[in-house]
Amino acid sequence: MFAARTTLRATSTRLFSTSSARHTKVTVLGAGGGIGQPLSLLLKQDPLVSSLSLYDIRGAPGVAADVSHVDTPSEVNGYAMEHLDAALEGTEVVVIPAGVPRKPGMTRDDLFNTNASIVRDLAAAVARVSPTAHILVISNPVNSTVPIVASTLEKAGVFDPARLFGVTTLDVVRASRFLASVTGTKPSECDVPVIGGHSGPTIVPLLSQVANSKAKGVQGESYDKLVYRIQFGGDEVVKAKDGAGSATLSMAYAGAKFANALLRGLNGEKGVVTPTFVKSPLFADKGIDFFSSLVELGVNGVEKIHPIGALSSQEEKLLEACLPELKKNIEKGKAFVA
Ligand SMILES: NC(=O)C1=CN([C@@H]2O[C@H](COP(=O)(O)OP(=O)(O)OC[C@H]3O[C@@H](n4cnc5c(N)ncnc54)[C@H](O)[C@@H]3O)[C@@H](O)[C@H]2O)C=CC1
Ligand SMILES: O=C([O-])CC(=O)C(=O)O
Repeated sequence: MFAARTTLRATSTRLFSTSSARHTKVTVLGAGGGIGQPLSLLLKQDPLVSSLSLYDIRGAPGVAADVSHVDTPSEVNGYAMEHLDAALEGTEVVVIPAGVPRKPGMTRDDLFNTNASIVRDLAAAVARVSPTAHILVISNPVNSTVPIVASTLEKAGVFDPARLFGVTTLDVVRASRFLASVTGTKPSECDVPVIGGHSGPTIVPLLSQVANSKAKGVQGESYDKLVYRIQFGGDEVVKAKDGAGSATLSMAYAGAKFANALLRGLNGEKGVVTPTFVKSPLFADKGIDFFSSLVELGVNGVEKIHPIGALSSQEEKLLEACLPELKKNIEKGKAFVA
């Protein structure tokens, strides 16, 4: 399961790789939930995690007891509601999947009213207890929850843009899987940069930048269908689960994959590059100061934000549709904390 590093792009189909020995305490906030439980299990298997701290307002000690029996070296501790500070003590990486998921007919933005305050309060606790931790935000709507975390940290005087990440890896995982199906190739040959944000039209897959020559052959109606499926893959799962929630297993996989990429970067591995939603200068002149693009991860977190590169005319149009919606979502998040 754990292979030595052979690829630099964190978006390879390998879940974990390790090239170094520094180990890290990781805390999951929302560990009792649909994502939190399998994510905790996967993090228990990551050789770069030495200590796993599981917190939820319900059920985390039970999840921790269960996961702790897995025969990997990391230690696991579970924390009940009143022990949030203890869960965060000394942690270097905090992953946040706390909050409610969608039901059919809802948009991610419909989750704002419930999840905004959950995420703000958790961010305030991180600011107080572990202000230098790297924070990975999974809770939706990501386009707004990441600015909420940033503004909360800013208010507390501890915001470092190099240490805050919106997890958009599921879009990258889906793009790779769906493109492989359409082209009859392997997902490992379909490394798709996905830029923008994490909801419908703000998700912009750059299929023209895929090295696999078969990707260039996806044109016309097949191209439109593929882009739609990448943008609205979340809806597919929400519909199929029929009221029981949204993607949990594929999201846990994606969350563990991004966490491993970050840990490799923190460990000094060079060339770990993957899309993630961060404070970004790329469209700051248009008033959009958070954006997902290929980001190099390093010992301090965000090492380098790559330019988006050349776009096809179709991708230019997708980007045009993304930006106003993304701007609105970001402003809503900021206004909530202000
Ligand atoms: N970024 C992405 O690509 C994706 C994001 N999501 C989002 O992830 C979030 C979680 O989804 P699920 O795990 O399916 O939901 P869930 O309802 O199964 O689990 C959420 C967990 O959060 C906990 N929680 C609520 N308030 C909390 C607080 N203040 N502190 C700690 N824990 C708290 C709940 O007790 C519950 O265990 C949702 O907002 C969902 O939309 C889901 C899939 C993909
Ligand atoms: O669709 C949702 O609500 C959950 C999510 O973000 C995804 O699956 O991409």
